[in-house]
Amino acid sequence: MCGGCVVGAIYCITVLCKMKEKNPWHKAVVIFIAVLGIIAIVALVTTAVLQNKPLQQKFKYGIVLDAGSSHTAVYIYEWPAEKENDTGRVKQKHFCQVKGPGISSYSLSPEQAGHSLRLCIQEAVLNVPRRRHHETPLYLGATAGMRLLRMENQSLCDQVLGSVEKVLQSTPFDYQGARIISGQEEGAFGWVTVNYLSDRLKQGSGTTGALDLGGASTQITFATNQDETGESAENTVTFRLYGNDYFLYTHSFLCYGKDQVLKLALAQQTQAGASTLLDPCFNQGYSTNLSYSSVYSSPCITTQKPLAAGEGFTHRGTGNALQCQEVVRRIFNFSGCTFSHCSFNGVYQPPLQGQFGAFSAYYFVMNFLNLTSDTLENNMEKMARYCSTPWTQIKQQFPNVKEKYLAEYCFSGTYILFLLTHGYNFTSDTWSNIKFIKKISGSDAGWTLGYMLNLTNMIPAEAPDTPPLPHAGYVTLLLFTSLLLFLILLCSLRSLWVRCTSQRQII
Ligand SMILES: Nc1ccn([C@@H]2O[C@H](COP(=O)(O)OP(=O)(O)OP(=O)(O)O)[C@@H](O)[C@H]2O)c(=O)n1
Ligand SMILES: [Ca+2]
Repeated sequence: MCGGCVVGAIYCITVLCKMKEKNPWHKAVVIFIAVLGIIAIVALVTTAVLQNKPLQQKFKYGIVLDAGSSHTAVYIYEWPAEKENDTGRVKQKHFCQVKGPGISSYSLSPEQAGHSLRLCIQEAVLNVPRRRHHETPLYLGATAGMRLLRMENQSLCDQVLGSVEKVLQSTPFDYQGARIISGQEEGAFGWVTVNYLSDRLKQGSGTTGALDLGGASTQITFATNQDETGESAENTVTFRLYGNDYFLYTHSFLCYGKDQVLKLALAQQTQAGASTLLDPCFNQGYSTNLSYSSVYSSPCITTQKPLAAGEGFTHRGTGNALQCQEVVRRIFNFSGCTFSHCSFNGVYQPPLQGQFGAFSAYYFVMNFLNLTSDTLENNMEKMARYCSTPWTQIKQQFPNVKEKYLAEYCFSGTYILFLLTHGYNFTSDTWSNIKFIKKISGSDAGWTLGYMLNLTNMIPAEAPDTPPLPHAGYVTLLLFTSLLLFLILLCSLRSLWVRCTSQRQII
């Protein structure tokens, strides 16, 4: 097209050249045509650049409800409508924390489970443009709290799921179902989220493992070599993403989430049924009354409430980190491994590989205790100091932190350090491979994003074809070519002008 302009312009100049002898206005006409030529080229380039500029982006949305054991959270994701298959394109747009406990806590009044979601659903309605409502998929995935309720009472579990289903069906969104996800799914989709958000999936190597600590279960997931996955099929998940094969090791320890593991520790320390428990995992001066049933009613506790026990007991802290480690050690079983390697409780685990991201309660606890960026040894010391600090002092120091959280940090911190080192086998040398994270590029780390990406088929098995030139490259090439043609036009104008002038002199 530009070549045509140049040829046209040269033709005009030739004609003008002939006109020149007869027409006294020839000079003005030549200047006029040259200016017109320049304007035409500028207009051409501008149009080409604007035409190929990405159109104003239209977004699509997806909603996932994370029905955890301790709480429910609603995540709204958004992505550019034309870029569904690009890594890192899906981002968290909005987050709403449902008021009250997790849905499994409503087993005695199931209707309330659905009702508890209403405010966050209203927020979601406002956060997704109305014209997108009907095409926005909405999923609910329930985790360890509901797994435990299902073990305890299948019928109550169904009623709770039915109640949330009723509310979710009545939303303007494209409801896709509410179900209890498996521990493998929870681990594997947490891994997908972490690696998708850090844009590692297209590179095909050097993925990051995922460590998730919830209230009722904890997951460990990392990529291994294919031969390492052979020993235990139930701990293996394979994915083909963007043309790369991944062999993941994953395990979910039910009852080893932060709240259930505390019950394990309390049950283990109250075997004698005494009326007072002196607990080294709580600060000196801390004291509260607990009912025996609050500890022993969990399906995680396999021992019966002690015969000698009354209704309840006084839970009193003595604040001693070393003794607390011993309490924690007793809730792990390190014998009876039938595989080449085990973590604990006879569960297979191949040797750790690569970097890890530790999120959810790992982050809450380690961040509060200021243990996210120090050596293992220093963290042990900091932990000992926190545990031995008197409860009155702790409360004074952190008046704005919920007392329940504050009281449990000595236990939870000790548990996390023990789980990561003795449980999963991180050492002083490999400790720095763990990064405690809450968000990656603005989106929360957790299983929800990976779950949605999988269900909406947003991560293709094969790498999608990419255009031969990116937009910036295309524009550069266009500008360069136009500039070249413009220079050719100028040169042609000049040489014709010289020829015309010399012809006139000959005449
Ligand atoms: N600022 C916060 C927020 C939460 N928590 C604790 O972190 C745990 C909950 O972690 P979370 O990942 O939200 O667990 P759930 O998803 O509810 O549980 P699960 O995954 O086991 O179903 C709970 O023990 C809660 O008390 C905390 O210590 N500090
Ligand atoms: Ca969780």
